[in-house]
Amino acid sequence: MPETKNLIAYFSRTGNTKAIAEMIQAQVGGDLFAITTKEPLPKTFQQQLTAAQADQESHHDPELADQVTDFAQYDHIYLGTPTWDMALPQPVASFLSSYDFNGKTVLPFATNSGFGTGTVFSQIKDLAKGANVLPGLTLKGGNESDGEDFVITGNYQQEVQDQINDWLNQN
Ligand SMILES: Cc1cc2nc3c(=O)[nH]c(=O)nc-3n(C[C@H](O)[C@H](O)[C@H](O)COP(=O)(O)O)c2cc1C
Repeated sequence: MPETKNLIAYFSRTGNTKAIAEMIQAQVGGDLFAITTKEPLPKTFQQQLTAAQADQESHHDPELADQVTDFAQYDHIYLGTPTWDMALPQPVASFLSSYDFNGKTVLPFATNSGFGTGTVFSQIKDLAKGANVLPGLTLKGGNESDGEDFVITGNYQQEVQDQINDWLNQN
């Protein structure tokens, strides 16, 4: 049987989802891809929240800075995202609209500051047309409004590693 090719794609503003993507890559192998926007993101949390809400409301898909090389080669797409306003950040919607997901297996993972993932996983399911979308992994990330940007360190990093391993074993 040919080897499964993994793409670990993630969107991350303050590094939590990125750290998790790197931990997943260390376990499963494959290529990492950072989803970034052509226009730089607003600097402060409040500016980002206002911009995110406006983009989500108008379903505006921002232009992305880079493209995955030969997306067709990948079988498993691990897709990481923060939760923004209890929903999917629009740059991740742009990513999902950019490629043909038919026949792919998508393994979504999402961070949040403690309020949960809202509609993130159902939106991924809707947008990854033709893909087999497996149950998502939810992890607590940072809380910028409390000045806690990055939290995947120390004991908590080990806890995250255990949750990643459990999820990978189940999928
Ligand atoms: C614009 C914005 C909106 C957010 N909305 C939510 C939310 O609705 N619920 C929640 O639990 N966390 C929310 N968060 C917190 C992020 O999901 C959390 O900090 C996440 O770990 C950030 O990931 P990152 O470090 O990879 O960017 C929001 C953060 C930002 C910047």
